[in-house]
Amino acid sequence: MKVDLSSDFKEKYRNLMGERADKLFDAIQQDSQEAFRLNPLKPNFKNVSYSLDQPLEYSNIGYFGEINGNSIDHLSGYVYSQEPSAMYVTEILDPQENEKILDLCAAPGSKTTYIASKMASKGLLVSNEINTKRAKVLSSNIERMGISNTVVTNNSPKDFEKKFGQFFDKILVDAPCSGEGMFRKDPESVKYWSLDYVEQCANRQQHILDSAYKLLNNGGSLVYSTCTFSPEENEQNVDWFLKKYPDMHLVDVKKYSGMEDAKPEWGNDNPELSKALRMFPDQFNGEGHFMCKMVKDGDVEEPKERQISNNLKKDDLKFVRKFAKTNLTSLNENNWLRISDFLYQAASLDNRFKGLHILRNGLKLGEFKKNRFEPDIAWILALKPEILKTVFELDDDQFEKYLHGESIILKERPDFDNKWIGLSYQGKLFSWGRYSNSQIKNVYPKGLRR
Ligand SMILES: C[S@@+](CC[C@H](N)C(=O)[O-])C[C@H]1O[C@@H](n2cnc3c(N)ncnc32)[C@H](O)[C@@H]1O
Repeated sequence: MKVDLSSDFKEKYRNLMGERADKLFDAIQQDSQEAFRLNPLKPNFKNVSYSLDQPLEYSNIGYFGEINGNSIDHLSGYVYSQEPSAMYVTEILDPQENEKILDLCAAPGSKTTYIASKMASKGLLVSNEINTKRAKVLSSNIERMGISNTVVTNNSPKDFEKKFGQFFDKILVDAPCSGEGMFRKDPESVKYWSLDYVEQCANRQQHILDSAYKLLNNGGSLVYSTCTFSPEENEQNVDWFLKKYPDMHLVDVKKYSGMEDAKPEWGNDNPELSKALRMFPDQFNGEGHFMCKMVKDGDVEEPKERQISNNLKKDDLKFVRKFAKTNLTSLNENNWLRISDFLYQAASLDNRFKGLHILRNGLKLGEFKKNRFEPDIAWILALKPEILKTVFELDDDQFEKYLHGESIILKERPDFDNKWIGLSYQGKLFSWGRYSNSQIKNVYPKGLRR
C-alpha cells in the first residue's frame, strides 16, 4: 500500500535533510521489515519452526522473518514478533537480573517482554500503560511469554511519583509519538499526522520525562526512544531535558551498521546529542527510530521495601497443596498473594503499589472455587515441564481440535485419571487439560480459542 505523505511533511524534511529527504520518502514506500525474537524463559527455547538463518547483528535472540500468530511457537510464547529497530531499545537499556526496572509506556509489550527475558525472572519489572484497552493486551502478552516478575499497571506516569519517588534502577520511556518511522508499517497512521500533532506529542513527552526523572534512583539510567523522525520529539526534547536536569548525562551507545549519530544541529547545537542514535529506513534495515541513554549522577540509595499482607484465607494453603499433590512434582510457596478469589505468586509485595490500578502482579497461579483450587493458563505458560506429573503431547488433529475449544477423546485409557495435565504440541506446553473418563476436557480460555 502506498503511503500518502502530506506536502507539509515533505517540505519539512526537504528543509531539514536536503536531497537525502527523497531517499527517505522512497524508503517509506518500501515494505516494512519483519523480525522476531526467541524467548529464553522457555525450555529448549531455540526449538522453533522458524528459520534462524538471518540473525540480527545486535541481538543474540533476534532474527529477520515473519511470524504466524496461529503457530504453536507464537501461542506458547516461544516467539515474539518485533521489528528490528525496536529490539535495539532493550539492548541499550541493558536490563540485568535483580534490578528494579520501570517501563512507563509499555503496551503492547514488545520491549517489556524483551526486558523480562533478559532479567531471567529475577528482580522487579513494572510495566505500565495508561490506556486501559492497551494495558489488557500488554498483560496478555506478558502471560503468553511466561513472565513472572512483572507488575502490570494501568496508570498515568504521574500516579507513580508520590508513591515511589527515586526508586528504579532503570526506566524506559518509549514515548507516544507522531509515529513517522512507522508510516510504512501502518499507512493509516499518516492521517493523524500534522505539524501541530508533532508539537502536541513533544509536549506530552516532556511531561512523561518529568515523571521518569522523579522515579529514577541516583546512579540509575533512563532510555528515551520514539519511532518518529521529528527533531521536536527527539533531539530538541533531549536537549530540553538535559538543561532542566543538569544531573542527567547522555552516554554513548554503540552504533551498528546503518545506525547513525543523532543530529546536534536539530537540537540547539548541543554537541552531546551525537551520543544519541537514529535509524532511518533508507540506511538501516528496519523502521525509523530515535533512542538515547542518560544516567543520573549520585550514589545509589537502596529503597526499603514495605510489605503488604498476603491476604491468604485459612484454607487456601490446604487447597493448593491438595491440587499440587495430585498434579505437580513440587510447589513453590514463596510470595503468594490473594487478590479477590485469585492466587498470585507476586512479583512485589511492596505497599508502594497500593492505590495503583494493577492488572497483574507476578504470576497468576489460579482461582479458588468452592472447596478447591483451579490452575490458570498463566501458570502453565511459565512452568517448567518437569514440575508437572503428566505432560500429554497432542497430535496435529488433536491440537487443532483443542484450539477450537473441543475436548479430546482418547482411544486408550491412560493411567493419569482425574488430573490436571499439561498439554503440549511440538514439545511446547501451551495449556492445561482436565483429564477424566478417557477425555481431556477443554479448559483453554475462550478468548484464546481459534
Ligand atoms: C510507542 S507506544 C509504546 C510501545 C511499547 N513500548 C512496545 O514496545 O510495545 C507508546 C504508548 O504510550 C501510551 N501513552 C499515550 N499517552 C501517554 C501518556 N500521557 N503517558 C504515558 N503513556 C502514554 C500509548 O497508549 C502507547 O501505548
